[in-house]
Amino acid sequence: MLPLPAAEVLLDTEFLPAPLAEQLLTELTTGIAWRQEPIKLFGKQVLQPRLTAWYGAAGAQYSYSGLTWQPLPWTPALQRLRGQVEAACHTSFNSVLLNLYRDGQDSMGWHADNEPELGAAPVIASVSLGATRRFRLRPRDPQRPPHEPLTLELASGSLLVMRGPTQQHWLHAVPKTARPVGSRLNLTFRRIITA
Ligand SMILES: O=C(O)CCC(=O)C(=O)O
Ligand SMILES: [Fe+2]
Repeated sequence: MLPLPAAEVLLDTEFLPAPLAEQLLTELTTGIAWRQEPIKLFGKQVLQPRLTAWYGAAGAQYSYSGLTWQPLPWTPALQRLRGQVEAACHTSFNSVLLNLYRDGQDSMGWHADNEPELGAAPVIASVSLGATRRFRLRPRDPQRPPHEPLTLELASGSLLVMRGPTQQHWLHAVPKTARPVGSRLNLTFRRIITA
């Protein structure tokens, strides 16, 4: 457990053995239906700076930017990994968002995983494969000490869990880096509350 106020963040750097992480990276890089989705940035349509995909149970739909996404059905590899993550977190998940950061120029901006479909205090379980990237956390309200920003290095095979009030009080991001880095694949397992 990391020492953050008003948050519950846990990092297991040895969640997956290196050979399994390596094998999963290869399997998912080629076996997932990756897309580069358009988003609105300052009123302009641009492409997201990464590839994404959304898998899960049929009812676990997700809405953002006025669009509703239906998940693709679980693949055997994703099902297997979901089982391992569920056992580690003592939580059940019905969907996973996958992100592929092709190089250091791919990134994710500041946000919280706080869509209404996730409920008030979601458990977000994040598995990283491939290149190590920096994951930054900062308080939503910087005026309130002792909340200090925090940077984690998410290496291949690690499991990061954010739960409790984390999404309510903290934002997170994966910034661009000028360092030469290979590709990184991240999976965030989530529980969508279905009607
Ligand atoms: O790539 C990561 O480590 C973070 C992904 C993330 O924040 C998300 O999918 O909401
Ligand atoms: Fe996120």
